[in-house]
Amino acid sequence: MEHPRLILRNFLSPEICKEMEFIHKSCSTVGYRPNVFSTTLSHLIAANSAHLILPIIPIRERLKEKVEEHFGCEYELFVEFTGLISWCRGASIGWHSDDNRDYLKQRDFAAVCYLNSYEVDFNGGLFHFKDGEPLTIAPMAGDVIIYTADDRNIHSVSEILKGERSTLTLWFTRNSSHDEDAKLLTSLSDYSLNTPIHSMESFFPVLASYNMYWFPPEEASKFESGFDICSARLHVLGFNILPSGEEFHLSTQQNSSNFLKLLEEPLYLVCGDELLEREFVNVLHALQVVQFHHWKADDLKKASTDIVPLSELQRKKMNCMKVLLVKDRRLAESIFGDISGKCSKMSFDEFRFSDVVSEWEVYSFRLLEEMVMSLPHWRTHQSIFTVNNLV
Ligand SMILES: O=C(O)CCC(=O)C(=O)O
Ligand SMILES: [Fe+2]
Repeated sequence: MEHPRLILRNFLSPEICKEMEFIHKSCSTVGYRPNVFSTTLSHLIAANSAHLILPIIPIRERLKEKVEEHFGCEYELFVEFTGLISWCRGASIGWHSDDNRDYLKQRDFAAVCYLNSYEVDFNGGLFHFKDGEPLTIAPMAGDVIIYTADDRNIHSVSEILKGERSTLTLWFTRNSSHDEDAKLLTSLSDYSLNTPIHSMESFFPVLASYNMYWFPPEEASKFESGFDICSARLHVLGFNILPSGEEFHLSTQQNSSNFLKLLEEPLYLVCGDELLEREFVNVLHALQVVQFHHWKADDLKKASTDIVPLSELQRKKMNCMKVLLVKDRRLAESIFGDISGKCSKMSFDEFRFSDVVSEWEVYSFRLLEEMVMSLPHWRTHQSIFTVNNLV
């Protein structure tokens, strides 16, 4: 039997891989399998972060071209699904083909782009084909594997032992009724562009329902163990949150899940004993800025001026939030910590954090402008593509 497949080394630049990881780590939700996290394009739209789709579009186009060219089906394919997906400790998948369910029969080809590297960012997580060459692939940031979704390419992924293994994964179909773009354009048509583009609210993230962010998913209704993934991702980078309003009372919140509502309210970021005097509109806003800093850290090292020491009451409230949001701290660290098992020790001292906030705003605004200019073209063509010569 033939095994139609294609492996491309260094298809994505290291910088693009980092940008994809930034988008994923600031917008991911609990995924469809245990210990898997995903960021779908429809979730980006639902979280008022549709502009973050823009950096993904040119990659999607280049991949579709490659697949069509290699498999000789030019102009025949539609993207069926695009997602940033990460697998953490304990995740694995046995032998399967990607069209092995009735509801997946439309899938013709898969493309998996690796955003980080085996034995550098995670342990375990080797990709194996059951037959044919190559048999085993050790994921390396920037590499892509493309294969048919049928039983000529049965594959598996070995268990992730440590770290977070990230990919940009796409499936392609010949069936136009499974065109992802049509669905996305429908959601984008409700997208509130009523907010004037020059106001900040137009790109501030909004939380989808909170059980999308509670790990593990089985506990979603109970919130008695596990953790809020946004808070846990902040925690492993050395940050905590503190509600900035008055609604949070140390005595009454301990046993209710109402505290999750506070994630949708304005809050402060705390790092060690220091509080940043800058309000964030919700936890996703704080997380996007912190992940943006993590992405750009090397470019943004400057002295800080906008921090104040934490008061005793603030410390108590912050610790209380941490206990409520990250109930199982060791689990959170083993899921999101890096492969050394350590959490980062960040400090507001290393940089001027208000500059990070403004840099994030500039970045988001540029993408939002690009999206607003592209939307009419997307609607006309009923397809999402890179619009050239935007003036
Ligand atoms: O991430 C990978 O290497 C492949 C994942 C996979 O097989 C799947 O999602 O169907
Ligand atoms: Fe697969």
